[in-house]
Amino acid sequence: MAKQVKIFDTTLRDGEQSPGCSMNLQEKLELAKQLERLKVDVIEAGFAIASPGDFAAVKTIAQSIKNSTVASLARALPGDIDRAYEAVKHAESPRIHTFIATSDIHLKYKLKASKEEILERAVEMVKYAKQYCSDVEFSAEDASRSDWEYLYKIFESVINAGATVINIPDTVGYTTPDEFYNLIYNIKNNVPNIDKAEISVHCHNDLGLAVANTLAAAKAGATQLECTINGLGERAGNAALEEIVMTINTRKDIYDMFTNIDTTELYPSSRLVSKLTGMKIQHNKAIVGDNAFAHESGIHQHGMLAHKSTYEIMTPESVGLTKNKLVLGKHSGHHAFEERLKTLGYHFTKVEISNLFKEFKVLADKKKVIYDRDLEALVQDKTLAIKELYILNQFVINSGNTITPTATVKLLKEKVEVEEVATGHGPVDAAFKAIDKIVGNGFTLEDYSLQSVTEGEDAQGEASVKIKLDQDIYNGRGVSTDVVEASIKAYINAINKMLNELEWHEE
Ligand SMILES: CC(=O)SCCNC(=O)CCNC(=O)[C@H](O)C(C)(C)COP(=O)(O)OP(=O)(O)OC[C@H]1O[C@@H](n2cnc3c(N)ncnc32)[C@H](O)[C@@H]1OP(=O)(O)O
Ligand SMILES: CC(C)C(=O)C(=O)O
Ligand SMILES: [Mn+2]
Repeated sequence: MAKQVKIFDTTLRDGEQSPGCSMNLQEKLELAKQLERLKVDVIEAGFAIASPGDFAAVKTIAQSIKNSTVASLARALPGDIDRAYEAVKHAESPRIHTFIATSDIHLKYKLKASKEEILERAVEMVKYAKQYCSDVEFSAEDASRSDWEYLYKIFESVINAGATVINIPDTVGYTTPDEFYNLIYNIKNNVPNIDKAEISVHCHNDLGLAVANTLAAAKAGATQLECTINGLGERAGNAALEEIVMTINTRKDIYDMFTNIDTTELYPSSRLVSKLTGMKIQHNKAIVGDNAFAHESGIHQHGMLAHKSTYEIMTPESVGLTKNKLVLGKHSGHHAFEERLKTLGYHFTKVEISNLFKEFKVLADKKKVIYDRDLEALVQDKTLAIKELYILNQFVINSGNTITPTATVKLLKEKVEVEEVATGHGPVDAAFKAIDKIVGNGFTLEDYSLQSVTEGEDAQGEASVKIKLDQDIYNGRGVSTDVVEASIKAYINAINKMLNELEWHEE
């Protein structure tokens, strides 16, 4: 009979370890709620000891999430475990996830400790965590480069100490499917008390094998799979959740297992992560890329017209990519609008829908057809409750290749109008400099990009900016049919997020 494999999502922890992918508290909470809708079994909400912001995020998520286990990472140190428990203790189902490296390389160069010392520390810290929490996961960092006999011993010992889950990470993405299958198979057969714990795997994508290795491990008996949305994560990333889940679903003949995931939430989850982190999804990304279900060539189109099974192994609908059967435009009513948002995975109150509908009508006056991507662009930021300290009121740009680009920008700061003028290398640069004069310095522009939301000459432009204050990065997004306006909105959005975070730290 098919067995359930659990999905452990670590987008909020390992995913956030991707350079430039930090999220603020509201963004993390928003993502956690989406992960709950996706029905992941475990949400690793962060690394509580890492910073006060991480602690607050794990705690807030633990208090808000009802249907998934909420875990915090902790080194094998009492202080880390105290902090992890403090953060997750209000969850319906809390978990402490403690780890220590087990490979000779890490022991020699990083931890500077013997195998015996590490084994002892692992056991002590699992016991320590167990005093607080019945659900304790232990990870042997760099397991795939560790001595197998030592792994059997450490897993046996931590299970005796009370670990409920033992995790086998391929921390540096070094293993291959055959080798990893053998490792998991051998752990299953050489750790005498293994039946008392869940076997988990956690694969990185340095050689592009993270999903293949995870699936090989599942075949060998792993019952918890750690992964991230869009494969986000340290360096080349982690195993992509959507690819693991859809492989299991699509190849039931090979994988005699199932997950609890609501696959129709995969696409909305992917878009949300991309928006929150500013990490774009490559067009040919499996499952959630723009081209994943696009058929361009004649022979393929002919096949698709004859029967979809000729070129589609799964339906776009099954991953939440629904075709727009009702064309939305300026003559559409709020029923069709609301229905469309629901199918795209956006959940709003009646009042929010009615406000959004007004914005939709303004956009519909500017664009002939409103595509799904336009709707996503319209509503995405509305799901986040950030306080808008600065609001764009007006701007005027003088630009050309014979004059110095000059921008006059008027912002509202708590209903008071503030105006500045600046010149720059181009219209966007001039506008940003005018905004800098209003807001003040201290942060730097790290990245700026512009792309079209949909096709056509009336397409909207979507600007993304990253600003940096000290070590923290804040992403901003702005959308408009005018690209300068989109850029200004994105810049103000990033500034507002930064100021929200600073205000929150002061409280
Ligand atoms: C494989 C992974 O993904 S592991 C998770 C990686 N994620 C992160 O590191 C993000 C969050 N990290 C942080 O914010 C910081 O690194 C902190 C707060 C955890 C620690 O910061 P610092 O105290 O300044 O230490 P720093 O990061 O420079 O060095 C790590 C220390 O932890 C020790 N350490 C590393 N892993 C472990 C472990 N699993 N158990 C116990 N100690 C450990 C190291 O030996 C080193 O100790 P030392 O200070 O005695 O030399
Ligand atoms: C902390 C562990 C699970 C990890 O992220 C890794 O080893 O990659
Ligand atoms: Mn990892």
